[in-house]
This record gives sequence, structure tokens and C-alpha cells, in this order.
Amino acid sequence: MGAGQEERGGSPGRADDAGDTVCTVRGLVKTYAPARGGDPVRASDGIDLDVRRAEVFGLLGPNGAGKTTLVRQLTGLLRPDAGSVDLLGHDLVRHPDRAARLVGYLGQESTALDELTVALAAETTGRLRGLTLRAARAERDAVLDELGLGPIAGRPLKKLSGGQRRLACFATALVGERPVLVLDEPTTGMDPVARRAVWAAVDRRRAERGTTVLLVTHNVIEAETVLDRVAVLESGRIIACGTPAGLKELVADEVRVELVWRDAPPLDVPEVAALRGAATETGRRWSLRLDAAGARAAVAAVTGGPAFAALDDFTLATPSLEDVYLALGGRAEGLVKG
Ligand SMILES: Nc1ncnc2c1ncn2[C@@H]1O[C@H](COP(=O)(O)OP(=O)(O)OP(=O)(O)O)[C@@H](O)[C@H]1O
Repeated sequence: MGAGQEERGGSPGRADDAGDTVCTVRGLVKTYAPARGGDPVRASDGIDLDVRRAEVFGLLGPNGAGKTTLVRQLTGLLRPDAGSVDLLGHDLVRHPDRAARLVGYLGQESTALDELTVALAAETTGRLRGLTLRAARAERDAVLDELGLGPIAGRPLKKLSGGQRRLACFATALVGERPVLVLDEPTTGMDPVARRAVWAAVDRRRAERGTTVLLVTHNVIEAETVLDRVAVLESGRIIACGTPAGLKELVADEVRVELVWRDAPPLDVPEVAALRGAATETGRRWSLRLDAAGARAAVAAVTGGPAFAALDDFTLATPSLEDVYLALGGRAEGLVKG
């Protein structure tokens, strides 16, 4: 039995061994009032969660799953209707103002600093977090250098590209070091160089300073590579929690088969027609999750007979986090692959 399975019993977000826990959430509920004519939205629906010191912990889920709502409650920005949030021994439901001293938060969008230059935004954040002018400037320089932002340090945030602005906002979140970093989709819009700089900076803080990182993402590839543990959210609930490897054991007996047809699939071949029911179709691509025997049969059917001429490409792959998510009943269209 893998780690992911163990943690699925009872409440999936609750760690069996919660030693050295930085953040403990119990029974968190948040319902948004209905928009005109609509129904209320229960964006957090009884969430239990334990995040340990110096781990990169991910919240993965499709649009609207409740990730941002959850992290806003963990950073004191949104008051839950019920439940508790303990961050480093502080009760954030009772004292939401204390979060500012504990958490460096990068929200989905930030306009407050938009008029400032990159350098001044970083320095100002440092000053707001209680650094002396000298210390704020020293940290500003170090962080901008670390992230390769030196060449654009003198430019106002509002005049930068989306990816550059995102990287600059990430830089400000790092100044005036906090023990916990909460990053909501930090790499949105970034090129690969900037993404690498972000993950290197995150990893350095975790390794050298024991920083705990809570990361919101709906990018499964990123999630697999950077996270120590991940909670999968769906409709305000944690439907699974564990290491990426542990979660993948849930579907270890599955194989993913990808078929790409040259043109239209040859549905006149009965074996191909039979596969269609199990396939997720994206243009000319069919994606199937099959057990080992089913995968062998599918490959034999499309490579051995008349279907082969219609086949452009096929691949067999071991399961990914996306397969776990789908196996748990998640919606396929909600997760970004790249
Ligand atoms: N201020 C609000 N008022 C009413 N409903 C809201 C509000 N904010 C979010 N919601 C609803 O709550 C649910 C959860 O939203 P939330 O932003 O937490 O999801 P998310 O997982 O962060 O999504 P995304 O990946 O798109 O950022 C959604 O159904 C959303 O429409």
C-alpha cells in the first residue's frame, strides 16, 4: 500500500504523523453568498490539512476547485465560516492580522505596486515588513540578482510584460524573509528561464532556511517535478493527498496509451471502434487509461491489422498525476498539461 493510499483513509489531508507541522487546518468551511438568482457556493467544504516544515506542498485542482479560497483563509485574508487554521502556533481565525508576519504571499494578481519600479517595489515591501532601509536595500539587491531582474530593476511594473511582472512580484514576496511562502500560480505567463529561476529560488529557501512553501497550481507537470506532497482539490474538498509517487501508486496497474491518427480514425475496424468508448479525444489524438492486458490488446489491434495504416504515432506511458486525478473522478478538461 502506497503513501497516497494510506492517507486516503478518513480525511485525506490529515497527516498520520503531523510532527513538525507548520500549518494545521481542521474542518474549514467557506460558503460564498449566492450571486443574483444563483446558489451559494461552498468553496471550502470541510477541509483538514497538515503542512510540515520545509516541504513544498501543492494544492492541485481545476478552475473553481477552491484553491485560492483555501490559501486566502490560510493567509488571514478571508475569514472562514467554520473551522480552525493554526499557523506556527497562531490561531489565524481569531488573529488574522498575525499572518502578515508569518507569510510571504504571492496572490494571483497584484496591482498595489504597479506604479513602482521593480527595485522600489522590492525595497518598499522589505520596509513594510519591518526591515531597516539598509537591510531592505541589501535584500532587494540580492533577490533581484538571484532572479536575474537586474536589467529591468529601474522599470515600472506596469510597463513590463506579464511574465516579467509576475517574476518581479515573486521577487517582492521573497524580500523580508518569512518562514512560510504561499504562492498562487507563481509561474503563470513565465518563460522557461524565469520558471527555472522561481523553482531554484524556492528550493534554495527550503533547503537553506527551512522555508515551508504552499503552492497553488493546476499545472500537473510542474506539480510532479517540484512538489514534495500534493493535495488534490475538487469542489472544495481534498479528494487525495500524498507524495506524487505515492499518489501514482493508486493507479500503478494502469498504462496510458496515446494514439494519434493520421486523419480520421478507422472506425470501420471493429477493434478501433471498440476502443473509442474508453478514449478521451483531442483532435486526432486518443488518450486511454487501460490495465496492462487492455493496453497490450489495444496496441496489438492498432499495430497489427488494417488500422496501422491510419496510425500516425502511438505511445505507452506510466501513469502521471493527471491519471491519478482522473481515476479519482476529477474532470479531464480542468488540468493543464504543459
Ligand atoms: N468572491 C466570490 N464570491 C462568490 N463566489 C466566489 C468568490 N470567489 C470564488 N468564488 C467561487 O468559489 C469557487 C472556488 O473559487 P476559487 O477561486 O477558490 O477556485 P480556484 O481553485 O482557485 O480556481 P482557479 O484555478 O480558477 O484560480 C468557484 O466556484 C468560484 O466561482
